[in-house]
Amino acid sequence: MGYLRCNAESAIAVCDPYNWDRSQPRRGRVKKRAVSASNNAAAAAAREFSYAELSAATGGFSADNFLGKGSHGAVFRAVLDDGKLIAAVKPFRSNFAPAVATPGENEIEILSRVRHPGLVNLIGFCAAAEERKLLVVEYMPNGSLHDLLHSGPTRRPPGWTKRIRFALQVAKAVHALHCSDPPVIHRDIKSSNVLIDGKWKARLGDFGLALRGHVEDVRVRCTPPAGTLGYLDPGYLAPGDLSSKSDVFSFGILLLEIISGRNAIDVNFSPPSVVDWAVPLINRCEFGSICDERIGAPSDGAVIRSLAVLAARCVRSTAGKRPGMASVVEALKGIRKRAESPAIWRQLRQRVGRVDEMEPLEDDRDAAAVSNSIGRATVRAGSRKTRKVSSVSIAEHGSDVIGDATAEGEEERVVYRSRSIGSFGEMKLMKADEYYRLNKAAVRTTGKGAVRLRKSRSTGVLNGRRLGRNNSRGGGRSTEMEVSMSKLGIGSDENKGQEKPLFSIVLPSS
Ligand SMILES: Nc1ncnc2c1ncn2[C@@H]1O[C@H](COP(=O)(O)OP(=O)(O)OP(=O)(O)O)[C@@H](O)[C@H]1O
Repeated sequence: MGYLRCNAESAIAVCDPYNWDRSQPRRGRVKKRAVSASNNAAAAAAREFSYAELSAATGGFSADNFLGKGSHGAVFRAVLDDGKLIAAVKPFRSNFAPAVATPGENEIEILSRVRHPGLVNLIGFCAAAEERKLLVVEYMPNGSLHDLLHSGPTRRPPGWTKRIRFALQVAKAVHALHCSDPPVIHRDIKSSNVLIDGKWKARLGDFGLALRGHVEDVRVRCTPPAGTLGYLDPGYLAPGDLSSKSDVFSFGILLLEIISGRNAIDVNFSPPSVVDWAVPLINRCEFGSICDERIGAPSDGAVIRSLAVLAARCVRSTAGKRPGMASVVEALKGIRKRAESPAIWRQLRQRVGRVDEMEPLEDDRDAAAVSNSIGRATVRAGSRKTRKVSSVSIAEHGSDVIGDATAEGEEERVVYRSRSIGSFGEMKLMKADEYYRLNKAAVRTTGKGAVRLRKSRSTGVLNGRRLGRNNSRGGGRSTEMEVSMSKLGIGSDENKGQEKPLFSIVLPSS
């Protein structure tokens, strides 16, 4: 048996495991096994269609209903149930070596068992005749992410908000696959397998190469490597090398493609591989250079920095050093929050805090530093001359830690700063008792921690949960807002709604 080697110089090609195992029986026999999925209880949820039904629904597989062509045949739009159901009809394949295949373990069964809003879900199948095996899946009217990213100058390319949302939606779908029991490894994550639904949400489709089972399962251990060159994990050379981190690698390539608008492999460029081209630029912190030049870099530099670092971590050559999809999802949530936050929060963040600067990925050691830094926040305060910077783990520096500022023995975990922060005046994090002692200015306690603002000259319009609250202290009106980790774009979505504010800012209105 030969194994597939991913060579960045090669053209994109889909590699089917059947090409690797010459000893396997002819296709017909394999298909028979796949068809037996229809008898499997697990596949019972899927609807069975007759060929005549699907032929009628697609207008006899007419050119009018043609959606696209994949390596296994043409895909057609089908109108079913008297127009109530629009679906896509495509040929299906089985990807398992017959020697280890269990009847029913194929695309139909995987799709029947794993349903998720981020996937192109199965509606049914047609297993009527040998050459007429068809899958009926949800119809995605807005084409593929590949088409969106690489359509020529006639179509406006998606902006950063959409790109980041697409990346997050795909990451969530992959994470859901990896979390299912037993896990599903997709093995073919690429932009042409990401389809865009009617609500402009990205969905992961095409489970033709997917494997369901634990890495130690016979089926997984005996299925030869497969995937699409350009996206394929270079460390996946033998069946035993497969892990969910192979999907992470492919996702990293997809992320680079989303950032740069470049194909995974494009022979018009040197180097042709997006990873060989982008990672050295990321190493040198030239983040702007990897952005799709049709849309330029995002206005907030931290967004592209975090995206690029995340992609670089996903495509690391050592599988074990790549993040899991759970961390990828969390990182992308933070990036999305940051990218979509109103300009006022960006300005505030620039004054009081930032997601950490990345370090170059010169080698594994530096890359590890980057991978650590992604989970840390740099707290900054002060003017350029007087600025002090301290790096604080987000995990440690979560809202609980701030809330625990007065707890015994916890003080060292709290960041104290007393530096000018531009027009917001002087800011200091302090313990509650100290706050009560010193409370003279427009200040509000937030749990056990507090922020004091002095010399504030700002009268700008700020949006916050408590904006507009009337503070009569000192005889004047003031506006007040609470600042939390999520507002600064450095928290996680999980605590949303429950997190305690880090501090409040009170701004005199005059
Ligand atoms: N559910 C769907 N809804 C709408 N269009 C679809 C759907 N599935 C596939 N298509 C269209 O058909 C094309 C071919 O899809 P298919 O999944 O067969 O192949 P592919 O993923 O592009 O390539 P390969 O089979 O080589 O992996 C897609 O690029 C897309 O334009």
